[in-house]
Amino acid sequence: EQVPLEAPSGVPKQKHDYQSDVARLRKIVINSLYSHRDVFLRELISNANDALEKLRLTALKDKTVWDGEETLNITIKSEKNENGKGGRIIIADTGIGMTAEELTNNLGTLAKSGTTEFLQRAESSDATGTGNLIGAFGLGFYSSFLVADRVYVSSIAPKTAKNPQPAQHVFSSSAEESSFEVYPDPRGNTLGNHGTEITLVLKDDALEYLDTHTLQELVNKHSVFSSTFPIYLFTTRTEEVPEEEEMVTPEEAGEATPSEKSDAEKAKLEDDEDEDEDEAVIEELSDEKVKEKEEEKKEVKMKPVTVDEWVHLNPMPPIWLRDPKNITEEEYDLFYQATFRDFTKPIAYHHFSGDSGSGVSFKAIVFIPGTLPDSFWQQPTSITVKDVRLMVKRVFITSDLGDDSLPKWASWVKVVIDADDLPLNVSRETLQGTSFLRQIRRIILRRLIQLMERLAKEEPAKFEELQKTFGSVIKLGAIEDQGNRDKLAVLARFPTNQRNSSSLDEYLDTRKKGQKHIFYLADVGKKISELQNSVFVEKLHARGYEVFLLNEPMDEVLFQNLRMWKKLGFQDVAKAGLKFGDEDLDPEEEKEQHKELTERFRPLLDWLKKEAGDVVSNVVISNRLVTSPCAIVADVMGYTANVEKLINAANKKAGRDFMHEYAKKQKLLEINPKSPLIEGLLKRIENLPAEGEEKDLEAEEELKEVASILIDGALVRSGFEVPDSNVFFTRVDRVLRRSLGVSETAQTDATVKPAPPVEAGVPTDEVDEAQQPDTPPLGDIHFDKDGKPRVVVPDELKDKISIDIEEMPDDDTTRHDEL
Ligand SMILES: Nc1ncnc2c1ncn2[C@@H]1O[C@H](COP(=O)(O)OP(=O)(O)OP(=O)(O)O)[C@@H](O)[C@H]1O
Repeated sequence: EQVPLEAPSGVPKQKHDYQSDVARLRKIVINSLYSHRDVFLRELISNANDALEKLRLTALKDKTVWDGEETLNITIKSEKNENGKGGRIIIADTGIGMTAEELTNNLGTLAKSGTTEFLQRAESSDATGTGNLIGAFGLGFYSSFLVADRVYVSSIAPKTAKNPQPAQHVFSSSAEESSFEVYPDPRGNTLGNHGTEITLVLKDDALEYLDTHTLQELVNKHSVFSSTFPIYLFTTRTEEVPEEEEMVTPEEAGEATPSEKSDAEKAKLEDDEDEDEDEAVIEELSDEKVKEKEEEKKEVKMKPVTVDEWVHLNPMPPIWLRDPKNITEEEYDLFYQATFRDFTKPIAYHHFSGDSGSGVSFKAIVFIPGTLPDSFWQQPTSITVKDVRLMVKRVFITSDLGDDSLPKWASWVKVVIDADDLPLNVSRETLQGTSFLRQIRRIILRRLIQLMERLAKEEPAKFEELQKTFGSVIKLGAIEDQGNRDKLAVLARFPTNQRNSSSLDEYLDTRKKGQKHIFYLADVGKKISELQNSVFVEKLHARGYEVFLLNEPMDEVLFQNLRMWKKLGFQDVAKAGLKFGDEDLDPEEEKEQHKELTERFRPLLDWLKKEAGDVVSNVVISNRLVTSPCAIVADVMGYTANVEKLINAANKKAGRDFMHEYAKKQKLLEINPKSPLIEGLLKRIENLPAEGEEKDLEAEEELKEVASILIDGALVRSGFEVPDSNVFFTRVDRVLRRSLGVSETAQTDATVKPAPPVEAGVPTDEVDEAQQPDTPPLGDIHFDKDGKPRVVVPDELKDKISIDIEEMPDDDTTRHDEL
């Protein structure tokens, strides 16, 4: 059937080749997405919506583009071919339209970022994988080819200074060809001042889409939320009407456009009202008259007529204007997915109305998305706020409120906000200066935090989901957002030695009598189970104290920023000065006891101080150890293992500085006076010959070794690095020999056979049979005993594939690339 859109011969056509990425994308669409082909309608409606939005935005600056009166809508119509075979769907919008050049550029090239990556992934994955990708990517216009053999896009851009005489052009492309054509529309101007009409000539196996019920269902399912503009579907139904009346409303039989239609509807409505009035004055009819009338009626002949009607498919007001009580969770999810083009569901949402404080009332929905973009942590400096969609009286204004419209930690939040009374021509620039923007920022943050608080209280499962994705983000917020620090800190969760997750407030509930500190141990990157068994936690744990175990970079920084929580300071349990707060002895007695112990262990303390002088500034008696003999703790001014690691990493980039070297040494070696090992060591030190007597060099050397291992061991146990691990292991080796009674000086035979050098000039293609691996690598060619070549295939494929190998005569010089 001849489509009137086809250019008659003689009309100059511009033929173009598709850009290579487009060609690849079309191929994927056509070949592998058969089971997802419903998406074509959603994509085209969404493009139409974008075009209408663009028109409205352009008109804010240039009134000639759109006078504010002309209808803005999307229409869908299906047409069966007259010969009964096949048909087409026509999707039109009255949006911004395209010039001939734009038709060529917009539909013939791909400008989207990430396209190449998408193509690679799509081409390498199977069809099911690709299904997921569509959601993430959006195939846009090219999804037309899922259902159409040929697509015509007829379009006209509005009149502007640059384009004073717009003409309607057609873009035409078949699913098969790798080129497309652009030419003036042979029908002339059918689209009015601006707009686009897409005609899909359906494939034979896609004729189900001609059915208006199918189309209506698809729109209901995928697109009611994609457009704030009315979507109309052309339908035809049969009605019985009295024969004469048929003549009365001829428009009904014709194709009224939606706007004309609404006039017709209005007229009809007024008629109905008139009837009502008539009814009010109608006199009571006598039985006789009633009979008469009924007979009259019987004589009226009825006739079936087809009534064509544009059905409004999305008559509901936009979701944010509706009463939250009447909106289901599924509707919110669908709205979210359509609006933010995110195929995952949001974790939670908050729908509210309010007043900005400067008299602007608004309605808004705040969504917490299900995922955080990878770039959030990877490229923290390039984070922009792009999903706060500001509307004024339903009209989309901008989703670019400026980079600092929200703090970084909240830059991912997705919001629709519709203000009542802002001037319609607000733009991003004019917004910057208004107090409204600051107010929006405050309101969004407050509502977002309220939403998270609600999840914490009422929806533990969702809160856990939130923590998984946004746990570190919440901590970052508490660090960088002074104004919301305390509220966000309440929402932060950390593992402890007693439970997987605890908030600061929950921690306080388990606090012990007299406890004046919140205990924590931090070591970035360590496993929680390792932290749990740390020497620093052992006594606290044994005594039933709860200790936060921090292994994420943000954790310790947050504690240091908070400094206090509900009047309790934070105590790093790896630092000197650990107090439990329930010490049995009063401080004086405690001092006395400490003094006594120090005196008793004096010889060992002094001796160890000499031995460990490189690593620590002092050796002291510990009150924190239970079973471990000793530990290295950071002095009040010193670095904990965690901070040292962070600083070491930073120092590798920058030069070292004096403060760092100083702080690094500010460590104490604490010894456990109750440990038998320490007792034993003390005895051996005491037994060493006194000053002036003849020295026992061997015994001293032996003790030095033990001390060195003990100190290095304490470093490792406390999370620090050993200065030289080779020295450490050589010593361990020697001590092991001694305990086994092996000679300490006996040398291991260290002679090895040197690798022979290659003899110059001798080819090395000899293959040592014995060195051949049992199973040659897959895909390799090897030769049977009888000299036949074989390709190695995995066992499970042996009986599924067969590979023929063709032998080439030696003198054959042709290249066999396909091999
Ligand atoms: N109905 C339309 N009216 C005006 N321009 C359109 C229309 N449909 C498509 N376009 C133009 O063609 C371009 C390409 O469309 P396509 O659907 O391939 O990608 P997209 O809309 O940019 O991205 P996506 O659909 O994945 O969000 C659009 O960016 C737009 O400029």
